[in-house]
Amino acid sequence: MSSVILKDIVKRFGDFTAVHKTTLEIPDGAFVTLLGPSGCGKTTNLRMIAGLLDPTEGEILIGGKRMNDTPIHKRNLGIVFQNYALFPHKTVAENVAFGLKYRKVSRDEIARRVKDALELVQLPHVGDRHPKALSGGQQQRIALARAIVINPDVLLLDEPLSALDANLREDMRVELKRIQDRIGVTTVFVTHDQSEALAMSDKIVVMSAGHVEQVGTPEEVYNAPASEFVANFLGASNIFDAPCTQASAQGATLDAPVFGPVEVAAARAPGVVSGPAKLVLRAEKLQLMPQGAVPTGMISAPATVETVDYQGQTVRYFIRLGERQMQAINMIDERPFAEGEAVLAAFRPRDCAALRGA
Ligand SMILES: Nc1ncnc2c1ncn2[C@@H]1O[C@H](COP(=O)(O)OP(=O)(O)OP(=O)(O)O)[C@@H](O)[C@H]1O
Repeated sequence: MSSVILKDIVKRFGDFTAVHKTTLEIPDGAFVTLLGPSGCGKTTNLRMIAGLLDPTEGEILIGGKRMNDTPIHKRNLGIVFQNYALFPHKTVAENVAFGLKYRKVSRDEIARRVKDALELVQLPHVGDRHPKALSGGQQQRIALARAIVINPDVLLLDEPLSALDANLREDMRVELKRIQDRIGVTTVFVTHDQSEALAMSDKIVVMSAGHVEQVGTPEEVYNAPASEFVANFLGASNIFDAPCTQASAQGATLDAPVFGPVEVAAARAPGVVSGPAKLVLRAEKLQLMPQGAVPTGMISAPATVETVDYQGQTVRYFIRLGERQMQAINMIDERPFAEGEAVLAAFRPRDCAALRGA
């Protein structure tokens, strides 16, 4: 049993409140990501779980036990930071063994566990080398091996991939997830990178300015954002006022400007009632088509392409529909549309979400 619970946690630094009253439950064995922009309090929460910072108010429980007064070295945690901080003068094996030296583990047992940990991170042959003889990605794997060799109750990862270059980052996130699945350790991962969070997490905690905005599976926070902040932070969205004309157990009908009535499923319109509401249309769900196309099962309106921004396999268009500018991110299959071109902008109602209006 090594769930992590934050109960009514507040953290103040002088007059500044970095974490407002927060209650969170991280289930045993889950991979939970704290996601949000710089300064939203992710690291502060992680450091409180680690025992590197004391909460101003509230309780921290690990495996059901109150931890507020338990020092970091008695919490049995594996921690990996962005700058993996390996000891440069120790060999890789000595680095990995470090946490075991203080745990009354026999030499044979240490050797066996270091070997297992290095195998788990797929670097079985580097034990005798020094960290500087390894690449950044390899060093990060060693930092991970060092964190898991102690069989931690909880693994805490603070932006562990952000020092790596883009390709390596993607490889490492698959690798990290594989290792976590394999050992099944409760993991709290901090990142400001939404694609990392979506790809890796069982649950995402979206934070903004010291508050939790939403907790949900990647699908939930992506498809049914609870706030405008979440809709914008997890990818680009078009959000506009669209009064709700009818709400029922099946869903809500929103009267969208330019497009007209849009029926949004109830699961994607939590708390929306008749009256002010907002329609959320993700940029990648707004599809541009040649003028004159007849899209079936889609709602469409004529638009003009204003800006074309190539992004490799995709292209981001800024389009104008009367008074409004919207963005669409589409795959490039044939010829991309050109600036000034008249097009049809279309979407499926089932791809939309709705938010309660102000
Ligand atoms: N020791 C401290 N003293 C004063 N303010 C602090 C301290 N530590 C953090 N803060 C402030 O608390 C807020 C939250 O910081 P935190 O490091 O938790 O943010 P974060 O979401 O992890 O951001 P980043 O991704 O930039 O690390 C920030 O405004 C930060 O400046």
